[in-house]
Amino acid sequence: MARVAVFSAGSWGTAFGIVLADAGNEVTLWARREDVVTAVNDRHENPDYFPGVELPAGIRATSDPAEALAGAEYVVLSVPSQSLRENLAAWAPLVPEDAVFISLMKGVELGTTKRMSEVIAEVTGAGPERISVVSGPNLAKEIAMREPAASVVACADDAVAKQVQELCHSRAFRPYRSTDVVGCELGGAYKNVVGLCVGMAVGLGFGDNTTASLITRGLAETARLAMKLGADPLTLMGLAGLGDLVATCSSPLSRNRTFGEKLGQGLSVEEIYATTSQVAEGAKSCASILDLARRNGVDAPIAEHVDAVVRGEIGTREMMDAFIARETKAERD
Ligand SMILES: NC(=O)C1=CN([C@@H]2O[C@H](COP(=O)(O)OP(=O)(O)OC[C@H]3O[C@@H](n4cnc5c(N)ncnc54)[C@H](O)[C@@H]3O)[C@@H](O)[C@H]2O)C=CC1
Ligand SMILES: O=C(CO)COP(=O)(O)O
Repeated sequence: MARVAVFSAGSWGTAFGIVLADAGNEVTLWARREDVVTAVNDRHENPDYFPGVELPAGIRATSDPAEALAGAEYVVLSVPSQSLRENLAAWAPLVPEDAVFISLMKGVELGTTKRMSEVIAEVTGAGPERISVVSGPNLAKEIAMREPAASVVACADDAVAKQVQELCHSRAFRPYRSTDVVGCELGGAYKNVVGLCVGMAVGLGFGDNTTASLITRGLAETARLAMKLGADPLTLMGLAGLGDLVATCSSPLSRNRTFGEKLGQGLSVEEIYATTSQVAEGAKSCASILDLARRNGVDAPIAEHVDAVVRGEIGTREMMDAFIARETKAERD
């Protein structure tokens, strides 16, 4: 049993907290709001995200980061990607010096184009042996309901990956392990952009040929960039690549796919933001991923067109027409 601090009590932080508690750990959830802390501690529930789901007794909550981090052996980070740097700068001095970070986030930082593990390293000074990521087909609601699912734990140090793997192996959650942190993180961040694109196609009324074509070309685009950055292409064929793409692009539970679907139905980005408080990472990361691809000379048509739609420069139908009209090429180019 280990002591784990989870930042924060949103959908994935709470669901992963359930996994960790089911696996026998002592979990402290950090929440920004006192009403969430009270609901978790007094009623064993997080009504904002999972109303009616009873949280295990092994989960406690606090709004005090120092209390959450006291004696923590593992620090799970699950805040919106673009807010990580600022939040972590405030928490870092409170983190025990040998604690291992576990990033659940699926985004790339705007401006710097850094992956979340790179932001963690930069802000905390932790070495690669103290930074792990968890990524896979893990829609939070299904995980909170203990529906069976698998995922990947990646860390440059295989022994640490194994520790984190044991930490989160519960009765419904099966983690595999990997040392390919780059592949896992890019798979997770890119699938959100492809999920947006597929959502747009669904919103426009297109069927399964269109979505399967976008998923497959999305995977090719992800692999192209990931390999350029040193990832193993087989990682992208695994749970953190294809697995997560399939889950996100097929599920109405995905916030990214839903966001795209609303765009396809004609809503504006502002109108969609007004209807949900939950994060659709791809709406921001399409710009940073495109930036990363351009800096590395990688062709990224899906990121480019999704970014143009999100900026309001082109419409969703125009995006689909542009994909078809692109110059013909070999499939593997
Ligand atoms: N929800 C899901 O099914 C999954 C989400 N993820 C990833 O996990 C990360 C977190 O996503 P979710 O938990 O789904 O988002 P969410 O929107 O459900 O929760 C985000 C949490 O962060 C807090 N928060 C929002 N802005 C903040 C800020 N500026 N500073 C501090 N805290 C802030 C919110 O209060 C909330 O507790 C994302 O990178 C997402 O891609 C990964 C796998 C599954
Ligand atoms: O990452 C996820 C599933 O693995 C969740 O996807 P959304 O953020 O699109 O809801």
